[in-house]
Amino acid sequence: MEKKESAATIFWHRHAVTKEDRQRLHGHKSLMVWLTGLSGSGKSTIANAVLLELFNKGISAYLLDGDNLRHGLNSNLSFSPEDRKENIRRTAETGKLFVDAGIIVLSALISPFREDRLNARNILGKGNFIEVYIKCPLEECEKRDPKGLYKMARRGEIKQFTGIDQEYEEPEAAELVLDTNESSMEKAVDTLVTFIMEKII
Ligand SMILES: Nc1ncnc2c1ncn2[C@@H]1O[C@H](COP(=O)(O)OS(=O)(=O)O)[C@@H](OP(=O)(O)O)[C@H]1O
Ligand SMILES: Nc1ncnc2c1ncn2[C@@H]1O[C@H](COP(=O)(O)OP(=O)(O)O)[C@@H](O)[C@H]1O
Repeated sequence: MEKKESAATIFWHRHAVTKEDRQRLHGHKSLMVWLTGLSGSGKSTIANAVLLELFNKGISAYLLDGDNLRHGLNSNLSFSPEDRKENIRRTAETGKLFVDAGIIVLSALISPFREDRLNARNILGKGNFIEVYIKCPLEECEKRDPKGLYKMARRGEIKQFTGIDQEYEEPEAAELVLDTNESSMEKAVDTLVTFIMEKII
């Protein structure tokens, strides 16, 4: 999005309590864990189960789910490539605030375009972001069709549906790939929780 004000008139305020102070209070580092994948690949299911496991371990975590954000913060955005870009930018900026607050933030957005995911990575900054590809073939996602959206897209009732009449660009350098066609949900959750714990403790 185009910047509305010049840097000369906007000031940065330093606060008395820092990110490091808050991380110490929580007893762990903070991090954004960005889940990307087709609709029906398992992003929400896995993120939700990981959230619960982290909570049970005493880790402060929060989940930003694409569907839920589109009810509020991102409710004015469509599924055009431009609006998806803005959706991802806002979610990354929100995630950055959570990381600054000392919290683990998981996000579950299709985020189909490499450039937008790279932008999210750059917004968060080195060491604060891991990209997790929830990998599943389109045919399997379409078979699962948990919300009946693929059927609607095939009937032409939804336009610009990812995988049907809009592209999904597979990650080329994700920190972690979880194949939900090849292995169980429990295995994926266990792998991701272990990966996160190694980074934050
Ligand atoms: N056209 C189209 N394409 C893709 N998805 C659609 C579309 N229309 C509605 N939905 C529903 O919106 C959810 C995806 O929203 P996201 O914010 O994750 O999308 S994106 O990151 O901006 O690409 C997606 O959620 P998930 O199925 O959980 O991925 C759908 O429930
Ligand atoms: N290995 C697996 N991991 C995650 N979900 C799976 C797996 N196998 C089957 N599923 C099912 O696939 C569906 C994924 O839906 P959802 O989590 O909403 O996906 P997304 O958020 O990516 O759209 C759920 O109904 C879930 O039970």
